[in-house]
Amino acid sequence: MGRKFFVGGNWKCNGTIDEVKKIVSTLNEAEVPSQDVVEVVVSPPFVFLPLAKSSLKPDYQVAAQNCWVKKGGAYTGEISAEMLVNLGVPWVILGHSERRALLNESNEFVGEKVAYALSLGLKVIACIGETLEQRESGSTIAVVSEQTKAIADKVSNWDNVVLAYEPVWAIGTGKVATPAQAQEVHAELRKWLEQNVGAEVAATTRIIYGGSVNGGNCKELAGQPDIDGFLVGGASLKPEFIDIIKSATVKKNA
Ligand SMILES: O=C(CO)COP(=O)(O)O
Repeated sequence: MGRKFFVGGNWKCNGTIDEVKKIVSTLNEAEVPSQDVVEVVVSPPFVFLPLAKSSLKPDYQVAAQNCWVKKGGAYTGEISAEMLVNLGVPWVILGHSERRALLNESNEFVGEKVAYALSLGLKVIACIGETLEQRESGSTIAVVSEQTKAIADKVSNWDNVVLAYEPVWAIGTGKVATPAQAQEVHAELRKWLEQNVGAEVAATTRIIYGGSVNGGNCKELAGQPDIDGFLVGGASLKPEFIDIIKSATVKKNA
């Protein structure tokens, strides 16, 4: 089976009730390719998840932007995977570089989170990516392989995992990876999966790109053989997110 194109919209820590309603109506009014062609998952902040989930048309799914590493309990301020299941939220983003950098989430901690969320039946968008310093020192592949290994060490079934390659230097900077730069890392990641997890997982796991994706650069990126979709930040709050969703057809016609 081919890898269905995947477009995630990470709203990060943005939005008001009125803004959420506006984005939802833009999405609901848009004519997007069918769910056979593209899987679209939007990720509002926790507090807006029920509103987004109940008002979006069925073409769109929702994701949380994080969850706690194990069963809920005395963890003030955290949101548990059990709560997401209870709310009917199917997806969660884990290991985003902003959390790795600002909240010191280690590779191992992210691996544990991914495994726990999967064990409860959640689907996971697992984020990895190198900093500018790491890229410039030539350690990009070593860094993303290490991050992927920490996930693979804890996860036995990859069916519900989407791997998001998000170079930190491209996030929110307007400095998008070139299609060739992104393709190179995606191909290496697929090779890593093949050699360390298995050929089937390598062939079927979607590896999506994130970092300054917009309506203008999405088509060329989508045309790369190992880019199976996007995780979009800033542009997912704007009408051009629709153009990014539509870039799925580039792949279909390839
Ligand atoms: O971090 C990102 C998505 O998770 C990317 O953010 P930008 O698209 O704003 O660069």
